[in-house]
Amino acid sequence: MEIRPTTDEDRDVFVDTVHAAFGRFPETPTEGGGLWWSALEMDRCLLALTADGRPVGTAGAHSFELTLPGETIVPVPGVTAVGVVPSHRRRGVLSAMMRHQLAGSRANGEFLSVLLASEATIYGRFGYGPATYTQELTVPRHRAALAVPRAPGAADTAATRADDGSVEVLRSAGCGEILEEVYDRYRRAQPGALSRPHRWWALRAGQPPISPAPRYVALHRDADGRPDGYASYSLGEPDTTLTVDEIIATDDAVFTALARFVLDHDLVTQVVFKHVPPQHPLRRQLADFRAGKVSGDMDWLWVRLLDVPRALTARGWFADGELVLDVEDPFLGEQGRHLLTVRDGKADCVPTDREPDLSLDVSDLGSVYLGGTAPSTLVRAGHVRAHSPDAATLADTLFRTDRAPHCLHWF
Ligand SMILES: CC(=O)SCCNC(=O)CCNC(=O)[C@H](O)C(C)(C)COP(=O)(O)OP(=O)(O)OC[C@H]1O[C@@H](n2cnc3c(N)ncnc32)[C@H](O)[C@@H]1OP(=O)(O)O
Repeated sequence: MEIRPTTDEDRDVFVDTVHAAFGRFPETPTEGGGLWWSALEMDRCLLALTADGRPVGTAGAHSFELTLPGETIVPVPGVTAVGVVPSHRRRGVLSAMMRHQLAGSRANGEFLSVLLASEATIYGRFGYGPATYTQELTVPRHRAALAVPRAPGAADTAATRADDGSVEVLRSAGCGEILEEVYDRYRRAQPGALSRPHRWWALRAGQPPISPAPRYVALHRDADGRPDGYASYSLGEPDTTLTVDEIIATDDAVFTALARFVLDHDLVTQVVFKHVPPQHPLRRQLADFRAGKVSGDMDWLWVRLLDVPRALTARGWFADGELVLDVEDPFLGEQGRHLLTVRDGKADCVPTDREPDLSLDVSDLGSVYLGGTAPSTLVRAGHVRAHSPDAATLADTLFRTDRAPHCLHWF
C-alpha cells in the first residue's frame, strides 16, 4: 500500500475514488456537485494505492481558520473527502491515511485538526472528539408569535431592542459578495466557526447560499444601511414549508429581526431553521415555548489536538485557576502530563510531575476544548477520570467560555 499526496492531475481519479467509497455516482455540475470538488486543495489531498497502482482510499483537507474562545483565530485543516472503496475496508487503509495526514498537519505547524464525521463511530480512535453541536428547529406558523421581552429596560439591550434596521429580499445568485463579507464578520466573533475562503464563494462551491441552488436571501441592514446579517431560505419543500439554511447575524437583535421576518412570511405553514445553536434564545423568545420543536440535534465540528500546550495556550480563558491534565493519545502513541495555569484570560501550560486532577483521552480534550462540552459530563459518562471530588467542578469552571461554540459551515 502506498500513500501519496496528489496534484491537480489527480483530481478526476481522486473524485472518482471518493464517489466509489460513498457508493455514489458523480453529481451533475448543474446540481453544484461538480463545483464543490473544484474547491479541493489537491496539494492537501492523499490517495492510497494498491501495490499495482489502483486507487482505493482518499483523504483531503481544506485550509480553514477556526475561531477559538476569546476570538483568537487559528489555521486548521478541515479534513474532508475521506473514503476507502468497499473492497478494501477494514484492512487499515484509513488508519494509514490518518497517520500520514496528522503528521503532515504537524509539519505545517497546525496544532488542531477539525472535521465533520459521516458516522460518529469512526474518528474517536484517531483522537477527534465532538466539540460543537447544532439543532434544527421547526416552528408552525400559527404558533410563531414572538413574546414581548419581559425584563425591565429590555427595550434598550442589544439583544431585544426594537429593530432600527431594514430587511431587503434578494437572490443568492446576485449578492454573494455581501454574504461573504457578513459571514466573515460573524465567524470572527463566533467561537467554533470556520472561515469560508473567498475561493469557495467565487467558485460557488459549497452548500446554499454558497452553491448555485436558487435561494432567497433576507438581507438585514443596520440603521446606517450597512449589511449586518442575512437569512438564506427556500420555500415549498415540502409544500408550504419555509426552510432556513442559515441565519448569519452579527448580534442577537439582528438574529431576532431575521427570525421575525421568516416567521411572518405569508403562504407558509411552518418554518424550519436548519442550524440553531443549542443554547440559542430563539425558543425562549416564542410566546408559546412549545411552539419551537427540536426536529434535529447533532454533533457538528469534531476537534483533534495535535499539540496540547499550544492548543491550550492559544484559546482565551474566562476564569483563573490551575489544573493538571494527564492526556493519553493512543493513536499517536503519546502521553503527557500538563500543568494548566490560567491568569487574567491567558493560560500557561507546562510539563509537570504533579498528581493529575483529570486523566483523559486526547479525543475527550477535543470535546471540551471549545467549551461546548462540560468536562463533568464526560466524567459522569465514565470517559474522563477525576482524581478528586472537586476536580470536575474546577475543570468545568476553567473550560467554560463566554459564548457557546457553534459551527454551521459544511465541508
Ligand atoms: C471527514 C469525512 O470525510 S467523513 C467520511 C468518512 N467516509 C465514509 O463514511 C465513506 C464510507 N466508509 C468508508 O469509506 C470506510 O469504511 C472508512 C473510511 C470509514 C473506514 O476505512 P477503513 O480503511 O475500513 O478503516 P480502517 O481499516 O483503517 O479501520 C480502523 C479501525 O476503525 C474501525 N472502523 C472503520 N470504519 C468504521 C465505521 N464506519 N464504524 C465503526 N468502526 C469503524 C475499524 O473496525 C478499525 O478498528 P480496529 O482498529 O479496532 O480493527
